[in-house]
Amino acid sequence: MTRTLRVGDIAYTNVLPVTHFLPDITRHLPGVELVPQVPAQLNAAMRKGLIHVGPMSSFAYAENAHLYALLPGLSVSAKGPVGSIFLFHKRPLDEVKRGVVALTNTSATSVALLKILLEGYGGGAPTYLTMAPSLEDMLKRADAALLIGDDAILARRRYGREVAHIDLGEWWHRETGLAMTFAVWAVRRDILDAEPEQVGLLYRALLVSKRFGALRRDAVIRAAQERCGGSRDFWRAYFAGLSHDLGETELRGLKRYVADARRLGLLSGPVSFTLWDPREARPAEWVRGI
Ligand SMILES: C=C(O[C@@H]1C=C(C(=O)O)C=C[C@H]1O)C(=O)O
Repeated sequence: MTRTLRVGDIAYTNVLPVTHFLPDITRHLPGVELVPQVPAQLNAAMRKGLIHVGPMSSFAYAENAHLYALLPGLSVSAKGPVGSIFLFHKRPLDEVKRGVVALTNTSATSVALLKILLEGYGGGAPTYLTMAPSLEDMLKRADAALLIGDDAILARRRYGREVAHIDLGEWWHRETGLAMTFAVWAVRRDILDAEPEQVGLLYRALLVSKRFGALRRDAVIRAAQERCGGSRDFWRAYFAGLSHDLGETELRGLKRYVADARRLGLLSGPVSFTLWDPREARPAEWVRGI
C-alpha cells in the first residue's frame, strides 16, 4: 500500500445507515482516513483528487463522470418523499416560480433538481441566490428557500408549522413516477488504477457497514438522535423512506434526472454511468468471499 486512501463521508444523518459502523470496521485497515464534509465540499474535493472515494452529489458525478466509477449498490435515494430536502416558501408556489429563491450552498443535486421542477416541469423563471443554510436569513431575502440534509430536518422541526414547505423527492415522484437518486458513492479512476486492492477492501467494508446498519438499526437511530435529537419513531420512519441501494429503480430515476438537467442546459455533454466491477479490484484471496 503506497498511499492513504482519503474517504469522504457526508456530514448528514442521511448516510448513517451506510456509514455508522465504517470507522469501527476500517480501524484496522491501514491507510484509510475518513473525511466528513457537506456535499458541496465533498464534490469539490473529489474533483481535485483531495478525496479519493466516497459519497458525492449525483449531479457532481454527472458533471465529471469521466473522472469516476460508481460503486455498485450504494446511493442516497428515495421513491417519493425524502424527508430531508425541502423548499420552504412564504408565498404560493405559483408566485415563487417568478420570485426569488434562496439555494443552500451545501448542495448540488437538489439545486439542479429544484430548477428542473420549477423551470422544466413548472414553466417558471425565478431568480436565484446562493446562501449559507439558515432558513431565517434566507427567507429575509427570498420568497422561498431550499435546504437539504440535517439543516432541512432541523428547520422543519422548528418552523414546519408556520412555514409551508414541499418535499423535493415527493415533487419529483409526482412529476415522473420515478425514484430520485441524490447521492452516489464514486471512486476516482486514477485511484482505481493505482490502488485497486485498497479500494476493493474499502468497498467491502462499506457493504459490511451497510449490512450492520440494517441489522443494528437501533444503534444507527441512537447516533442520529445524538446528532440531531428527535424521537426514535421519527428516525425509524425517515430511514425507512430512504433507499441506500443503487439498482435498476435508482438508476432509472438518475438517468431521467440527468436527461432533464441536460435539457435545461445545467449539464453539458453526454454522461456515462460506469459501474465499477469489484472483481477488477483483485482483492486478496481472503476477502473474495465477503
Ligand atoms: C437526502 C439527501 O441527499 C443529499 C443531497 C445532496 C445534494 O443535494 O447535492 C447530496 C448528498 C446527499 O446529502 C439530503 O441531503 O437530505
